[in-house]
Amino acid sequence: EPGDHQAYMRYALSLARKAPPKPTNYCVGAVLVDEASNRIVSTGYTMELPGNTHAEQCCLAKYEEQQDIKEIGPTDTASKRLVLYTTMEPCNKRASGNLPCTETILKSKSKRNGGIQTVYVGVKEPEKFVGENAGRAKLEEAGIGYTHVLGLEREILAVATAGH
Ligand SMILES: Nc1nc(=O)c(N)c(NC[C@H](O)[C@H](O)[C@H](O)COP(=O)(O)O)[nH]1
Ligand SMILES: [Zn+2]
Repeated sequence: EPGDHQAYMRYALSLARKAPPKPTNYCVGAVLVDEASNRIVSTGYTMELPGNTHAEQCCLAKYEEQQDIKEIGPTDTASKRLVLYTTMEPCNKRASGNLPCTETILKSKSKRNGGIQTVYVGVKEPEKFVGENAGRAKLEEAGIGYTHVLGLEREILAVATAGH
């Protein structure tokens, strides 16, 4: 339901506002949702975790940490359908040389619950740092959906480029 997508993307944007503006990256927010239960299972924003970290990277690292800690109980057997909302599309190349989030998302396919099924993005990455972001094709080739959630582009870019 488009309304839900916008609501989750708007929440991701509220997280992006917490990122410390920097001239060398974008301020992004990410929300991991279990579509089977319509619950938020993790969140992240740029630089939330120590180091030069991306929103999606933080969101997924926190989720993995949570999964490793949680006792495997009856609730864990319920099948999840994980989807990732991110205000800017996952990076496919980073000027720092760090692991791109597209790779991290692809690796999630081999994890419990079959990893991330769909990525919902607010905007494509501008070509300022690394040229055109070609991550969409890689995600779709791996069977991961890529859906652009319309309507928040102007606000998302204003927050993303706050440090520029
Ligand atoms: N989707 C996304 N989430 C983020 O949290 C973030 N900061 C970017 N930014 C993409 C941009 O291409 C990289 O920030 C630069 O290429 C510099 O790379 P580093 O961030 O220093 O590794 N993109
Ligand atoms: Zn990234």
